[in-house]
Amino acid sequence: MRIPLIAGNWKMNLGIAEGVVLSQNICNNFDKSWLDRVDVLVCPPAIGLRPCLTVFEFERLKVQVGAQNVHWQPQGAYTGELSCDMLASAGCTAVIVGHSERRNLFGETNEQVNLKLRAVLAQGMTPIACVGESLAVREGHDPVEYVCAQVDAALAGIDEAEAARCVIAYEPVWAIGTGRTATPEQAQQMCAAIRALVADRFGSDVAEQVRVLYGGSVNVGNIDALIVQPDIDGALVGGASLEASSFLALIKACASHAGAGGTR
Ligand SMILES: O=C(CO)COP(=O)(O)O
Repeated sequence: MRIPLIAGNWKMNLGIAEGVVLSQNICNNFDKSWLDRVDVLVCPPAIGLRPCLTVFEFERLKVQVGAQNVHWQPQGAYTGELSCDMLASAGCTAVIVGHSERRNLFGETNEQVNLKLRAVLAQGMTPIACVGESLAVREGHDPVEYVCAQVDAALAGIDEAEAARCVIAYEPVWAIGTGRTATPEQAQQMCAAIRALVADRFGSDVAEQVRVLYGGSVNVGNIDALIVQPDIDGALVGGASLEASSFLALIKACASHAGAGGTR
């Protein structure tokens, strides 16, 4: 059974002070009973991980913090990079890998995404592997085939127990930051195809455990229709995670749709 996850990806927004203020504002208006039904994660820029987590710990609120990127090597001459061990030491429990902005702006390949995912798993953290097609692929090719190939590459070389710990985020590139969301039907179709692929590679028990998120212009106006889809287990949220009020509204919506005990 799967507990839904609402994850905020702050991207390169909010310095330490602003991140602490947002974290405090999230705490101030958080209904703790939501956490019986939904997991909540925020992914600030790396320098904000520890300060934001300190706010949540001080408030005794089980909001987790995650990183937006990582290097797969344990240490060495990789100027500007952070290792899994470093992120874990900051209290990080999850890491986004393969976000389309990293793939498209920084040339990250499927192979690198796989190396990162495996390093995150080896550290005992949760990888959130992002996949998604561009508009050109959606209009001119088979988007399901394209996205499933990305998932296959990301999950290569891991075992069933590791696969069950992965989160996969379907984020169509054309829906990110554009205000144009995939329809609930489009999102459900892709998330179901991702789960079917996981079932094929790792078995149906694993597929039942893996959380598949939707991301791309998620907001308070569209979360309800997305979260009721059977294969959508939450959302990876960009813009709407930068304000406490909109982020909290998404958590509340997700909690109110989750089944008894938070599972679906
Ligand atoms: O990229 C995203 C989350 O990782 C989505 O961003 P937006 O919600 O701003 O479209």
